Amino acid sequence: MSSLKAIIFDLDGTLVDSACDLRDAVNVLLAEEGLRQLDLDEVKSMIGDGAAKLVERAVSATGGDQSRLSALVARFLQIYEADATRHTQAYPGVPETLAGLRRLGLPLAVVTNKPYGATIDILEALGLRAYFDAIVGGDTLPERKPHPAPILAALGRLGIAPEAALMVGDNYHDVQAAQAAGVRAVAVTYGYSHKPHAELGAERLIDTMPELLPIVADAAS
Ligand SMILES: O=C(O)COP(=O)(O)O
Ligand SMILES: [Mg+2]
Repeated sequence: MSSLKAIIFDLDGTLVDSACDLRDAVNVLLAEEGLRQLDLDEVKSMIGDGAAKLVERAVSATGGDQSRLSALVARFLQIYEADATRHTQAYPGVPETLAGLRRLGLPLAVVTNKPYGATIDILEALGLRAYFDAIVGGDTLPERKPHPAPILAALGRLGIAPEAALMVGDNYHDVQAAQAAGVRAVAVTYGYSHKPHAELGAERLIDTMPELLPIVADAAS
């Protein structure tokens, strides 16, 4: 196995807990539409496949009008992007782990299905942006995870081959995208997975982000 030369991170549910801001924005949209409010667990089960899927799932769960979906997605983005950082926080140990990985000399990337603008706002608000050499959002390319293209685009920018990279995510689409790109995958046991973490197919599970450091240090040497 070739040694590790770069780490790619998922954002929502892996680096940051963004569910409260997503819930609040979804609920503003649903209130405008006269639909019922969603609770945090319902919203968590809808996060992961990008903003359009989140709105589609929210509208379907509350009996809204699916034929107006594209207007509702546009309105949701307006609401969410105006206030994406109010409650969103990095998970414990994330900044320290990113700093540790940089000290090992590894370039880092974010590959998320969240729109690029909100991704940058969140990384900047939390003081994390400077750790990353490449950031690919859900609207950067026509394809999103579980398609491998966003991961391959990030690696292209870093100049790193897939077999020398590791993806860290919280959801099935992170592991599937990594495997389709020929990249190794580790999954966190927190976040918003749509199925049990043990079934995601990752080579390792970690309960907290700092557990990544010894794994990477071993594999980078
Ligand atoms: O915004 C989403 O639905 C998910 O984003 P993620 O790819 O960072 O988990
Ligand atoms: Mg995620």
